[in-house]
Amino acid sequence: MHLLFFAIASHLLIFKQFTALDFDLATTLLIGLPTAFLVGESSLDLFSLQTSTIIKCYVLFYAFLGLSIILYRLSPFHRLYHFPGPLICRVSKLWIVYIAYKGQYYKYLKELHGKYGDFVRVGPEEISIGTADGVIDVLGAGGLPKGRFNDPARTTNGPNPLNVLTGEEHAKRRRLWNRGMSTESLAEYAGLISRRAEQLVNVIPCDQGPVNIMDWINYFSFDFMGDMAFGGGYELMKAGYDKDELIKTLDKNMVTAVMVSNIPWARKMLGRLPYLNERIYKQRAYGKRIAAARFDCDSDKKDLWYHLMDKAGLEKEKPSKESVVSDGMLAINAGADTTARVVTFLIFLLLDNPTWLHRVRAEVDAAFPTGENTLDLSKYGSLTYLEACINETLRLYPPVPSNGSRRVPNGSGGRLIAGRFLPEGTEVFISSYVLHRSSRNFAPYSETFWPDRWLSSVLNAPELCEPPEGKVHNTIAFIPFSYGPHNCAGRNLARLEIKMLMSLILSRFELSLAENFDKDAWLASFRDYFVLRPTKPLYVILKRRDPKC
Ligand code: HEM
Repeated sequence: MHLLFFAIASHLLIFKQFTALDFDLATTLLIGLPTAFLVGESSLDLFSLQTSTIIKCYVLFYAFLGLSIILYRLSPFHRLYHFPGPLICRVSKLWIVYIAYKGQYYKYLKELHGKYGDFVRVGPEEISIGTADGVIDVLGAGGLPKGRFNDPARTTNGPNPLNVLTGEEHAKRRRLWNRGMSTESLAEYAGLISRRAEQLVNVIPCDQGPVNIMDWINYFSFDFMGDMAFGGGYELMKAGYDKDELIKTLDKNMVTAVMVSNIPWARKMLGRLPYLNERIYKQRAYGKRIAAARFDCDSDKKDLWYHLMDKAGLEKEKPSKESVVSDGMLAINAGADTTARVVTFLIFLLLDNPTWLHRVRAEVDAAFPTGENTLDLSKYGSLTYLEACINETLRLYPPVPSNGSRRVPNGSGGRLIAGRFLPEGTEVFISSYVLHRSSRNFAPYSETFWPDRWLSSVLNAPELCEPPEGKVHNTIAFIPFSYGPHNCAGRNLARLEIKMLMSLILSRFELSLAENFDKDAWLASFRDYFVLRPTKPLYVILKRRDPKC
């Protein structure tokens, strides 16, 4: 009986107070508390106790502690009791870790919102919001800071990348990024995109059997982002395969990252596993090696590196080299596979919707008659159909479909979010996939590729059907690049890259899906490891439109 009370008291007085206990401290407490109990029970003579008594004490302590935690999380005394959600999610985060491991978090969130409504308790301290009313309250200026989901990305032994910085530190570093992504800067990068896009259309196997176009788009995207962030160095298109297993390593690390992000306390424990450490080390070492080459060449080329280094000397304080390396690696991690995924999804959607393929191709052909330079950025403004298709792709398959959490700050007394009070310490999720596919935000055909929804009525496009009755187009719910001060720093670059690459691919090739391509199996192979990833190849047949090009 004493042990039961001791375990309950340990829960209520110690463990309950710290929702994010440090792993080492938690381990010490879990060993130390039952030991302290035994010392007290044996009147300070531990050696007088039998081994079986000691083992029983530990086992019962953990059982009572676990029971106390579970009952509390389910009880009306819990501050999130009034929010509906599956029993298993209310009890522990481990179920979501399993769902995340399976890569199904985005679909699970959508299913839960369909069943439970706009506010769902997806963990003991976690709420997912499924209404667009939450976008500004959660993500906007004056919204919520980044939550514990992002903790594993933070490092204590070096500068952190932009995406996990907060407050003034974030604003300062974001200024460098914004300069690097200004209209003038983008015009500078167009040459780099064009050179890499030309390389892709020249090396990609065509006029033969099916090609996994997804791999080639990935090689393009990593090569280009390597140019931007580190002045080059990857050369995957030249090799024709993932020669240093850069993509493979990144992909594997993302699976671990997404699981650990859901249980940040486990980071320390997992960080001690040599196998995992080796992979993370490999990824960092690769980035550092390439960054070192960029330092050595010390060119004044106006790439992203130039701006992140503040080579123009516009800041009072020069950023440290370490912080630039850290942000350079962020550019690769955040910008390469996200952009590649949109191009891959867009190619699939166009091939699956030939009417739109022909429309977009005709538009590109008109803008860039054969041989004309696709570098003329002013032409991209006229590619309305392509723009509509890009938006529709981002809506249906947002590359970051579930995103990390935000947190109601401790000491804030709680916040009113989308009309509901959320107590301090609550971790809040708002998923683009859930909002984009809701018929309350986009209708009709919320689950279908229908680019028409993006074309305004002023567009002279008589071949398009009139917008049907009950059209809903809630732009605040369109958040593929997130929203607010932490929105995507590279969104304009990503859009430019997608447009330039798609225009070139469409003007050079006739494309079709491979004969036995199983569309349903491909779509079912998508996994959400922070970035949405098809795990099956996208086989496409490419034929040159003009054999001379
Ligand atoms: C279609 C392609 C892309 C998509 C869908 C995308 C999406 C996102 C999203 C949803 C976020 C917010 C993440 C969060 O809230 O934690 C984000 C942040 C970010 N993205 Fe992108 N991204 C894309 C391309 C790029 C590119 C090309 C770059 C840079 C070269 C980039 C750099 C960043 C950075 C630096 C952040 C952190 C911003 C901050 O915290 O202030 N992204 N992106």
